[in-house]
Amino acid sequence: MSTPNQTPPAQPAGPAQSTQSTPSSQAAPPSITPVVQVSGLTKRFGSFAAVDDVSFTVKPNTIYGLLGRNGAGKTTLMQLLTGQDFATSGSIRVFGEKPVENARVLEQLCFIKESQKYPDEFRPKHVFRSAPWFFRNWDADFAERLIDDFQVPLNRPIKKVSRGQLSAIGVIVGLASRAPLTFFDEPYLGLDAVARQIFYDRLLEDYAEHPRTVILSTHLIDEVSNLLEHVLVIDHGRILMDQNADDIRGSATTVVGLSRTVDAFVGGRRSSHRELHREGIGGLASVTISGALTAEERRAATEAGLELTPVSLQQLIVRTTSASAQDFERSA
Ligand SMILES: Nc1ncnc2c1ncn2[C@@H]1O[C@H](COP(=O)(O)OP(=O)(O)OP(=O)(O)O)[C@@H](O)[C@H]1O
Repeated sequence: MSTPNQTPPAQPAGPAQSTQSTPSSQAAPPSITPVVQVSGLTKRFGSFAAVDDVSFTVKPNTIYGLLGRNGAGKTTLMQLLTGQDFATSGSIRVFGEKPVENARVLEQLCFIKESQKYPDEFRPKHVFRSAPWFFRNWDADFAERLIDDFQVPLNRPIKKVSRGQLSAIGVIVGLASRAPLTFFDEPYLGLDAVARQIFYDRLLEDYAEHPRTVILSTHLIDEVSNLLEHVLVIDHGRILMDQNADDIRGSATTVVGLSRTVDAFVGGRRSSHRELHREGIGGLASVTISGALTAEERRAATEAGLELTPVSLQQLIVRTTSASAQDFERSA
């Protein structure tokens, strides 16, 4: 978990809301200050750019998926946002301020990493006892319920708890901290399917009662796809997709049928649809194209004997990042 600095909070925790009020803004809905604002952010390790000139904002009270292949830059980006590393260039504002060594920002964050380290002499009970020192929204009753759900052995030396139980401890801290901005970086190494489902269920239930911003990095995209409200896809350090999850669902289609019919259909739409993936066997082809099809296009496809199937979030991201990898290799 993150270990925010010492000073008491200077302002109430909670997603920052704009306090500006002008005569004209009284009629309009209040503008909402983003929780995170990143502009031209780059992180280099030597000559290698792990995060490469990215710009994006994070809305309050939203569950984000930060998705991407191994080595895409997800952890590096989270470390920058949580003030655990310095940017090479560009700007980061979290709750309107620079996060590095900034107690006002850090006390509003919780960062659950893939492999959290604890002092050797710790037992799980010590983790939960010390959590309220760091997280002022800590809900001990909620933590108790989660400890039961995940069956965490409270008195076992931390070095003896299983990999999955260690992940469960991180998940419990992340949920019960109720931090206004919570990062989960692949939080469930070793967690079994039942425990992962408990995590998703508890996150959704608690988020409904206590809205906050959650940024979840995971490779299990299908499992979390119903949880995510906004998706950021990062690839080779660049943001490839920054979209509302509902808009993404249905934003690509696989067209299956006789190769020449598929080609004619896809070829006629080149300007509005990008070909993301193609497979063929015998005289048949299956081509995934980006961009939503109109009702007329759907009718034309069906009349031509083509089958149209929606593409899952996971398939879409696999297709998009594979297409990007090919572009990247060509340009390298
Ligand atoms: N301290 C470092 N020194 C050199 N290279 C680094 C360092 N930290 C990260 N990198 C490189 O930066 C790139 C991005 O790493 P990062 O850990 O952010 O990826 P990731 O998207 O979290 O990957 P994964 O899904 O495998 O956890 C990788 O190529 C990694 O090897």
